[in-house]
Amino acid sequence: MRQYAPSAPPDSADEQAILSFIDVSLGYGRDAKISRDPNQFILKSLNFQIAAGSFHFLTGPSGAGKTSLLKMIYLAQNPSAGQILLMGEKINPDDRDQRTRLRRRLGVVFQEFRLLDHLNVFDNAALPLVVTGTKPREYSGDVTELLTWVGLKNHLHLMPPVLSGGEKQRLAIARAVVHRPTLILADEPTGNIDYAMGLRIMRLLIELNRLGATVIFATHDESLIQASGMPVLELRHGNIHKRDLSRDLSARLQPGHTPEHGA
Ligand SMILES: Nc1ncnc2c1ncn2[C@@H]1O[C@H](COP(=O)(O)OP(=O)(O)OP(=O)(O)O)[C@@H](O)[C@H]1O
Repeated sequence: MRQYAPSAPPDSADEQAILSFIDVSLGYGRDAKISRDPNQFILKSLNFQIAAGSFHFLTGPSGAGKTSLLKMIYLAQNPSAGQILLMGEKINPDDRDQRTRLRRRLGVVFQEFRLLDHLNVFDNAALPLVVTGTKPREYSGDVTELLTWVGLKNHLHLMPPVLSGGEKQRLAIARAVVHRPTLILADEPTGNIDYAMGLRIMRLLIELNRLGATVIFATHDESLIQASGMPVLELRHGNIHKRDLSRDLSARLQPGHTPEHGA
C-alpha cells in the first residue's frame, strides 16, 4: 500500500497542528447565531488541536455533534463563533478558493456515502483524481489495487444502486483515500459492514496513518476503539474531552466487567 502515502506530508509530523479549534461554537438556526447564548449552541467554545500525523477516534452519544464537528473541519459548515485553523491556514468562511484548495487535501467518508449513481464503481473511486486532472493511465493501477483491498475487485463495473449497503460504504472509503489526502475524516465508516471487514478498514486507515495521513474517525463502536487503543476525543454536552484509555483498561480489568464484542 506504499503508493497511498499522502502527497504532501508535513515537515515535522509530530509537532505541527494540522487542525486547531479556537473558542469554536456551533448553533443551528437564526436564534443561536444572533443571541450567542451558549445554551443555544450544540458545540460550546471548543479549544483543541490535532497534531499532524495523529490518529484520533471521535465519539459521543447520538446527537452529541460528531457530524457537525466534522462538517466544520471539511468546511461545509461555518462556526457560529470562534476560529478554525486548517493545514496552517486561518479559515475565512468567505474565501471560496481557500475552501476548494484545502478540500483537495481532505478525504471524507460521509455517513450517507454520497456516491454518484451514474458512474460505475471504478469511476466513483477514481473521481478525486479525475477532478485534479490526473490521467487514467496514471491512476488505474492504484484505483484497482485499492478497490481490491476493500473487497470490490469483482464489482468494478457495477453501478452504485445495485451495491449492498456495506459495498457502498467500502466504495465510499476507497474514494475518500484514493488521492492520498493529508487529512482523512471518516464519519461512521464501519457502520454498515461486518466486524471482520470493519477491522480490515481500520487496518487500512492505520496503514495510511502510518504513512503520514492524519485520521479522525467518528464512531459509536466501542469494541473498535478498545481493540485499537488509539486516542479518543469524546463529545459530551457540547464539550470535547480527551479520554484516558489506560483508565478504560483498568475499568475493563475490574472483576465483574463483561467484555464487549471483539474487545
Ligand atoms: N442542519 C441542521 N439544522 C438544525 N439542527 C441540526 C442540523 N444538523 C444537525 N442538527 C442537530 O444538531 C445535533 C447534533 O447533530 P449531529 O448529526 O452532529 O450529531 P451526531 O453526534 O453526529 O449524531 P449521530 O451519532 O446520531 O450521527 C442534533 O441535535 C441534530 O438534530
